[in-house]
Amino acid sequence: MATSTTSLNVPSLNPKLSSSLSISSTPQFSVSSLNFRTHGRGTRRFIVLATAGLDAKPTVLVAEKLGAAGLDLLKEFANVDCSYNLSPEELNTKISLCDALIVRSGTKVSREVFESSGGRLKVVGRAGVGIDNVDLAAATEHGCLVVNAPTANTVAAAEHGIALLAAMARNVAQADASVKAGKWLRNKYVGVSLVGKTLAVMGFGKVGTEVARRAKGLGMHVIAHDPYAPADRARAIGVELVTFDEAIATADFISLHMPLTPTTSKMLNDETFGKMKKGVRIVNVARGGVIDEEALVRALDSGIVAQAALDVFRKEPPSPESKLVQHENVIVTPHLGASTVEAQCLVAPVSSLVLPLVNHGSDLRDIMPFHVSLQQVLSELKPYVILAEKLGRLAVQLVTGGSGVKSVKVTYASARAPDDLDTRVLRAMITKGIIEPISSVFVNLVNADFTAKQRGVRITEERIVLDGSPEAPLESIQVQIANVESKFASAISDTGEIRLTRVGSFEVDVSLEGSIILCRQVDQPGMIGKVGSILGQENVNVSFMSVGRIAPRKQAVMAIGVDDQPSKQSLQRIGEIPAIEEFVFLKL
Ligand SMILES: NC(=O)c1ccc[n+]([C@@H]2O[C@H](COP(=O)([O-])OP(=O)(O)OC[C@H]3O[C@@H](n4cnc5c(N)ncnc54)[C@H](O)[C@@H]3O)[C@@H](O)[C@H]2O)c1
Ligand SMILES: O=C(O)[C@H](O)COP(=O)(O)O
Repeated sequence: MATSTTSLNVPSLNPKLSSSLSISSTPQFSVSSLNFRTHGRGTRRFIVLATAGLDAKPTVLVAEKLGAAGLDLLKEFANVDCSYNLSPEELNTKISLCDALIVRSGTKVSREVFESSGGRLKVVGRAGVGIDNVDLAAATEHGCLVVNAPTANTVAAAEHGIALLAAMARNVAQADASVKAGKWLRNKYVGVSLVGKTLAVMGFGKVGTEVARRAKGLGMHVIAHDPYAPADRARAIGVELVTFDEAIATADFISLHMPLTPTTSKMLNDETFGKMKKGVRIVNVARGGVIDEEALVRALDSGIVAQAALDVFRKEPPSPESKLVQHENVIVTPHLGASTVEAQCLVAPVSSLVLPLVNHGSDLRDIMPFHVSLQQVLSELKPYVILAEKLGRLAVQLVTGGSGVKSVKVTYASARAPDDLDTRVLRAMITKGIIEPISSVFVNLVNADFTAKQRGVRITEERIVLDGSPEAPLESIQVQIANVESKFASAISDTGEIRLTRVGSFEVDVSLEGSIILCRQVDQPGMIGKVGSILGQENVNVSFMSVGRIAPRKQAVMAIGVDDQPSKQSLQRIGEIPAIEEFVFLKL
C-alpha cells in the first residue's frame, strides 16, 4: 500500500503570515477561530476583544430557540435578547449592540454580520454541530471566536435517520395523510422490509457509525463507504468498508452522513444515480447539498430511486412548490435531526462557554492548556503554521482509499537541538489540515490531539537533526499518511515522497496559494493549451503553471494554480483529455 506524503522546503516559499488558531476548554464543546495576524512591520495582535466594562453585563443575542438550561444560565450573567426569525437586515442592525450571538443552523452568520458588529461581537455560539452557516474566515478576520457542540446531537441525528428509514419503507407519512383525508388504502401502501436488506452508510463518522449500529440491530446487512475511516473500527461493529461505486451499486438503502465539502457537494448526481440498483431508497440527514436535487427528481421519476426521505435541503426552507418536496415518493422533515428534548439539553450549555469567552477570551493563558508561552512559540513558528495546515490538507486530499487515515508521521528537519523546537502548534495545524476537509469537526489548537485520538488517528513526530547553524527553526516538514491508497502513487519516488517542489520524481514549482490542479500525463505539445482553454471557457483564472518531466515525450507532471474552483464538469473534461493519465484537484 502506498503512503501519501507531502513535504516542503519551507524557506523556498513565501507564506502569508496570517492564520487562524482556535481554542476550546472541554471535549464536548470546541471553540474555534481565534485569530492572530502578523503583518510586515511585525506588530502582532492576539484576539481583539471589544471592551465591555468588566462589571457591565454582556449582551447576548439568541437568534434561534435555545434549550431552557442554556437560556437560564445566560439570563443570570448577561442581558439576553431572544429575537427569532430575524431578517438579514435586522440581524445586521441588532448585532452592533451585542457581545455574543447564539444560533443554530437557521441563521446565516455572514461576513456582513461581522462587519456590521463594528468589532463588538466577540463570540458566536453554535448550539449544534455544523458551522457551515458561519463565515469562519470573516469571524477570524474580525477577531471573533466561534464555539460549537460537535457531539451533542449525534444520537439524535442517528435516531432521526433510522426513523426516516423505517417510515419511508412502510409509507408511514403518505398512509397517515391518506387516512386523515378519509381514505383506507391498504393495498396502495404496501411497504418493503428492512431485514436482510443492504444498507450503505456513506460517511462513517459519528452519526454514520450510530446509524450503522442501529441498522444492524434491525437485521440489515450494513456496508459503509468512507475513504478516511479506519476499516478496523468498522469491522469491530460488523460493517464492511467498500468503495463508493460498490456501495451505491449494491445497496437497497443508502443513508448519507458525510459533511458538505467541495468533494461531497452533489455527490449523488445523474451519473452516480445511474450506477445504483434500480429501486434504491435514500435517506439524507446530513446536508442537502450532497445531493443534486434536480437529478434526484429525475431518478425518482425514472424509478431508479424508489423513495427518498430527506431532512435537509440545499436551500432551507425549500420552496413549497419544489418538485422534490412534493414528489409522492419523497417524505420530508424540516431539519429535525437534532430536535429532541435531550439533544437540545445537550447543546444548550454552549452558552456556558460563550460567557467566559466574552469576558476573558483575550487572555489566552487562561484557556490554553499549554505550559509554555504560546506567544513565544508562535513568534518563531508563525511562518510555518499556515504551511503545516496546508501540508495536512494536501496529504489527505491525495488519499483515495485503503485502510483509512490512521497513522500520520510528521518529520521535521531542523538544525536545532530536538528540545529547542516546540512543534505542538505545528502538529495541531497539521491535524487540522488532515481532519477538517473530511469531517464536520472544527479542529483547533486545544482539541487537535483529542480530535485525532477520537477519530483513531495516531500522529507521530520525528526529528531529523541537520548540520549547520540553526538560524531558521525548520528546514522542512514532511507529512506522511500510512497505509492509504494515494493518487499519484505511481509517481512516488524511491523515497516514497510527494513534494511540493517535487511530485515523485518530477520537479515542479508549486506555490501554496489558492487551489491546484495536478495532472500526470504523457509529455506532448498542446497540453497546457488544452487545459487552459477548458478553464478559460468558464472564466477560471490560471495563476501559475509548472511542468516537470522525466524526459521529452515521456511522463510529465503539470501543476496548474487556479484562482477559482473549476466546476465538476470542467474538471471532468480535463480528466478526459486522452494524454492525462491521472489528475487531482487540490484545494489548499
Ligand atoms: N440533520 C441534522 O439535524 C444533523 C445533525 C447532526 C449532524 N448532521 C450532519 O451530519 C453529517 C455528519 O455529521 P457527523 O457528526 O457524523 O460528522 P463526522 O465528521 O463525525 O463524520 C463525517 C464522516 O464523513 C466522512 N467523509 C468525508 N468525506 C467523505 C466522502 N467524500 N465520502 C464518504 N465519507 C466522507 C469523514 O471521514 C467522516 O468519517 C454532517 O454533515 C453534519 O452536519 C445533521
Ligand atoms: O449541524 C447540526 O448540528 C444539525 O444539522 C442540527 O442543526 P440545528 O441545530 O439547526 O437543528
